[in-house]
Amino acid sequence: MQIHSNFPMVVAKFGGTSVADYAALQRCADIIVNNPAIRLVVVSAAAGVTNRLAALAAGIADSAAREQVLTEIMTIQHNIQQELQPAPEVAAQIRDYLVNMAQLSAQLAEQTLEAAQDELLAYGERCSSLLLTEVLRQRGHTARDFNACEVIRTDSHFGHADPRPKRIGMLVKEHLSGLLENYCVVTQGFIGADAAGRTTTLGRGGSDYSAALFAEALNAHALQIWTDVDGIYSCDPRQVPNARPITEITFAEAAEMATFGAKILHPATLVPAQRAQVPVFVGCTREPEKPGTWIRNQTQERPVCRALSVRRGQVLLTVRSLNMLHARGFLAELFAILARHRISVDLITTSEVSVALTLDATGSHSSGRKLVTPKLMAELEALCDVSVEEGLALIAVIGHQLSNTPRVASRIFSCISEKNIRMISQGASPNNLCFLVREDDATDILQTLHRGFLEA
Ligand SMILES: Nc1ncnc2c1ncn2[C@@H]1O[C@H](COP(=O)(O)OP(=O)(O)O)[C@@H](O)[C@H]1O
Ligand SMILES: N[C@@H](CC(=O)OP(=O)(O)O)C(=O)O
Repeated sequence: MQIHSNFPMVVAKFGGTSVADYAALQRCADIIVNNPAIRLVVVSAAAGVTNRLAALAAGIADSAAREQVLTEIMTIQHNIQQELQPAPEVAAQIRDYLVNMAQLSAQLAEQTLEAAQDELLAYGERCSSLLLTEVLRQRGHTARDFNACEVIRTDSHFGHADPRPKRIGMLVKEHLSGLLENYCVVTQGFIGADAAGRTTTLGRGGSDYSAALFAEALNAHALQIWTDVDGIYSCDPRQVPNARPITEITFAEAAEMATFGAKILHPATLVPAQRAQVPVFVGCTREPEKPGTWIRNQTQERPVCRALSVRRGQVLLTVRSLNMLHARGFLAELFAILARHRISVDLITTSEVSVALTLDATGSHSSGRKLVTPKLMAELEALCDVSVEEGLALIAVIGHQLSNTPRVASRIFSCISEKNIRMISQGASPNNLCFLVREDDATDILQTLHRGFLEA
């Protein structure tokens, strides 16, 4: 099909559960075939594949255990192929990918090589794009597979690479825009390449981010994120069964939700989308007819409290130093150490001689590396006394004018007056109020707040 320059171009991203098996791939194809505006499709690895690749990337020394994980990945691909009966060249390509996965995981069992880890992690997405392209071709759709590494240029921070949007824009024009005139192009989320052509990954959950970068580069009419829930809910429905879908939400609110733990979107997704003013739709692959959620600049309603989110497994670092007393430059030194370790801070409180802060694991490292490493601790301990508290959860109340609306904070804290609140952050953004609690209390607190603020 020939597209016209004013044809509304839509980028559609399908997450891991949406491409998990043959039936799921057929549901993606239904959505794509029924909407000719979808010209670029971005896919994640089939559910469970990246977790297994991450285990292999971390290095499994025992060869039998390694074989077991590889067999599990192979089984997921074989089950799809058994029903799909792909063209011989597609089956051969998947076989090559599996051989490469086995070789890289054997290499990584011997030594940690960050570039090889990303190379290995990328195969989950590579298999998905190949298989979905084949499903579309069998349905008579003019589809072709495209290597995202040709255009998603990043820096060389393997496992958590930063994209270079300007360069991506140029590369997309050069290598992809022309193809979109004649094909529905299927490509991989999560992966890119540095200037030397080495494969990189954008951090766990990064396919949404990739899709938004593509949508920005193409100046798309809309970005669709197809997943296993019918939109963004007022809270994670797995944690609060009474949560309800939100039909419309602003970029600012959705970004807060993603940053503070709503797994439905990668936290960086909305940056390129908002930069390029591309509205984002979140919908369910199994129920595409449902209204889903639209994320836009403005919404008709602007409730004080729109949603709740939670980020578990939080680490609280408390640093103390008498040198802080009336001194300048201590915080600068502290932040310089954290920046060198590529760690950003989200909650922070200070007193005369101490600073307490939580670390932001946003878009965590693809191979699951921990934020607080022995090297980080050694550098901090050279500067001050450090204590680390784990087992905490960060809860965020998200909405509008939270810091300027009377009685909001008192209502929130009176709802949960029985629980210990370890730290509070309010006022930095009008769109959130955050606090840190014990992880064991988190579900209870979410459900109580949801009843108090969102079920009236
Ligand atoms: N506020 C929320 N609204 C909807 N889903 C949420 C929310 N917070 C967390 N989630 C979780 O996000 C999941 C979808 O994200 P994810 O598993 O990454 O999907 P995908 O593999 O399609 O990218 C849902 O199954 C849901 O449990
Ligand atoms: N497959 C990668 C990237 C991703 O975004 O996956 P999903 O769309 O299934 O969250 C991961 O699991 O991290």
